[in-house]
Formats: sequence, C-alpha cells, structure tokens
Amino acid sequence: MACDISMNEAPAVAPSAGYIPRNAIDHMSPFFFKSHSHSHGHAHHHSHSHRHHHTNHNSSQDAHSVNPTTSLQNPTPRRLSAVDSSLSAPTYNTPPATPPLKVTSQTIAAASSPAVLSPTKKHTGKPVEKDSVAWCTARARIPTPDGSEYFLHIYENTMDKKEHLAFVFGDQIRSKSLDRVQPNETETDRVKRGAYTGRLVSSVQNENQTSMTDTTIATPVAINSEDSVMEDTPKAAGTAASAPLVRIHSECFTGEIGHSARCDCGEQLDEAIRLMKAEGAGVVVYLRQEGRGIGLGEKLKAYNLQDLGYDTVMANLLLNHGADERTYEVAQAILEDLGQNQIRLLTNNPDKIEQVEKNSEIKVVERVPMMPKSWEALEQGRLDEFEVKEGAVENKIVKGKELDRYLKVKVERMRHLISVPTSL
Ligand SMILES: Nc1nc2c(ncn2[C@@H]2O[C@H](COP(=O)(O)OP(=O)(O)OP(=O)(O)O)[C@@H](O)[C@H]2O)c(=O)[nH]1
Repeated sequence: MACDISMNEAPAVAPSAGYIPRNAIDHMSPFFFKSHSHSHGHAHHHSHSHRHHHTNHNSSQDAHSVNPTTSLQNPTPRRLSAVDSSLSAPTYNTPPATPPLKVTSQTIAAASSPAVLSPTKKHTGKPVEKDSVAWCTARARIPTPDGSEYFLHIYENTMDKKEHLAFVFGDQIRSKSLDRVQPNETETDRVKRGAYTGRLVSSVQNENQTSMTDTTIATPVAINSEDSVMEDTPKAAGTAASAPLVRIHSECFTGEIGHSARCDCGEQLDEAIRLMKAEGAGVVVYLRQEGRGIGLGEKLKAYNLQDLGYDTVMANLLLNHGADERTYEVAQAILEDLGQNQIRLLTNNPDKIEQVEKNSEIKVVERVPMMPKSWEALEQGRLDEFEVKEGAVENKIVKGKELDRYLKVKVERMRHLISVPTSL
C-alpha cells in the first residue's frame, strides 16, 4: 500500500477560502483559516495592510503545523551602490549605430588578434552606472514558424545567479546596457553579443564552416535598420499603442514544457507572444521564479500535497514556503534597461502591478487581462468545441477540473482579477 499514513488525517478539501497575503508563512497551519473566517476577497486593494491580520496560530489542533522558526522570508532586495567603478565607458542615450562590418584590412587585423579570438576574453556587458540591478549580456534573433521573429535577451543581475530573459518584439526596443560600448571591444565583439542594429547577413563561405578562422570571425555584416535589406524582415501586423504590451512571466516548466493541465502558464505565455507579434512590439520578461519562487523540486512536492486535497496556497505553506515568494526587482531593472517606463501589463495579478511599480519609475498605464481560454470558452458555451480529453492540450486550450480549481484559488485567495464562470 503506497499511501503515506501520516497524511491520512489530512482533510480531503483545503480549509475555507480567504485572502492570503503574498509571502504569508509565519504562524500558518492547515487549520489556520478555519479560525479566521472573515473574507479577504479579491476586492481588497492592497496586500500589505493585511499581512499582520493572519496571526492566530492554532497549533493545538494542528498535526501538520509549520514551525514558525523555520519560516522562509524573502531575501531583502539589495541594490548595489556601484557595480564596477573602474570601468568608465561612455553612456549612450540612443543605441550606437553599428556600421556594416566591412572586411577591411583593419577589421581582419582586429579579428586576427589573439586577444579577440581568445575564448577566455569576455565582454560581459556589466553596467557602469550605479544602482543597476540587471544588465543584458547577449541578444540574438529568434525566428518563429509563422515567419515573425523576436530578439531574445539574456540578463545577469545582482540579486541571484539565474539567467532571466526578455523576449523583445519590435526593433525600436533596445537594451541600454547591451548597446553600451565596452572598453576595448571590437565590432566583432559587439556582433557576437548581439549589440548591432538591423539584421546580420550570412556571408561565411561553405569551405570556412569547419573551422573558425581569423577571417571568418570578421565576416558577419550588420545592416542598419534603414538599409534595404530590412525589407526582407517581417513587418508588424499592427501598430503598437504608445505604451507597449509587457508580460512579466514566471517560469513554469510543467505548464510550458511538460503539457501540464494543472495550470494555464504555457497558454498565457503563448497568448502574450501572440499579442505582441500582432502589435509588432512588446516585451515578455521571463523570470526564473519557478513555482512562484519555491523552485521546481518544491513545486512537485506541492503537487503531491495538492493531490491530497490541499490547494496551491496551502500546499506551499505546508512546505514552509510563502504563498508567493517572488520578487520583481529584476523585472523592474530589465524594463528600465529596455526603456519601458509606461507599460500595458498583461496580468490578472494585482500584486504584480503593485510590485512592479514599487520604488520605481515604472507605471502600469493599463492592465490587460488574461482570461483563461477554457473559461472564456465555457462562458461562451463553446467548451465542447474543444474535444479533448480532460487534461489534454489541444488548440492551445488547457482545460479540466484541476485547472479550474487552480484558477479559483487564484481568484479566492490571491486576489486575481478574473471572473469565475457562473457554472463553476
Ligand atoms: N508553488 C506553486 N507554483 C505554481 C503552481 N502552479 C503554477 N505555479 C507557478 O506559478 C507561477 C505563475 O506565474 P505567472 O504566470 O507569472 O502568473 P501569476 O502571477 O499567477 O499572474 P498572471 O500574471 O495573472 O498570470 C509560475 O512560477 C508557476 O511555476 C502551483 O501549484 N504551486
């Protein structure tokens, strides 16, 4: 018998709903919400003022009590005062136009220099100005099957060791830290890290493919946006409003890669990308905050607790985690680096809006809701059109009871701004 007897006493259904402040963890027990019944529904405006309301700790009736002394707190956001004062490269307000890389004798000489070709020589794009939390180290064009393309930007930061990403749609959105000229860098260095404008054109001859010679490294050609070659690049289907669409998306391996029907994360990412392609501009900030910041391993444990009947919030708390351990300083820094201070944010999560605006210049001028596709279809009486087995992903729709439950918990306990279909 595979069942864990210690869990047999677990209630089949999670305790009654109530708003959970993000990072709530101290004094939590699975029964805590029973003794604290007044509603904190999603009409509440701000989470912080409620953080201290949930302090009754009814440990006497709690077999699975969370030890408050082991509670995990968010790391205090830290801004470094100066990243590297020894660097004094000029700061550019506009992207420095990268001239076409002509293979002149000078370029070849530069590219042939051992310093340039040495694999140990790196230009990290480390920022020179104070208070930079994140900076872009590389960017590359990613073509997609429908013929459109975006530029994937990779970021380093001062808060963690993770590689956070930005999917940038449209040529007008540039990374200041990437475009900044690094001391001693050559045009080839800039091309390698993606700090060019326009598009690169392949000019490496077949016979050069097997080895990277001094000459082949100098052959990429950057073409300025104004050049005629840009006519070959896909045009935006529409025009972006003055504030671009932005999605701040947290990593979800199971939902995005694993075809999980426990959540709609993959569907949301696809939809955000679709909308940005249609507008011809936008940014998906992709944060490596798997499982609302608890990590994939812990999220899998949370799924096991969810299979026992606990909801997503309580499962986190039972694992000694906050309901939501994510932070948004890196997202703020990435958006600032990309020059995006006025944004239309694709989200249902009011906490995300509050966090991204906090202590920053960034203003969410509009919230663009993300209605779960299956709920939209249900409301429109079209759910039967998606003839898929429960839990299957088809036609970009994730549906099923587990998804419904996950979404309802977001509405009831995390203030998410979506209406639950009347039939649920
Ligand atoms: N701990 C935990 N994390 C989950 C679970 N299901 C999904 N996640 C994570 O929740 C996060 C979802 O983040 P987002 O897509 O940014 O969505 P959100 O904050 O819910 O808000 P929206 O912007 O409205 O989508 C991802 O990090 C997922 O890995 C779960 O059951 N437990």
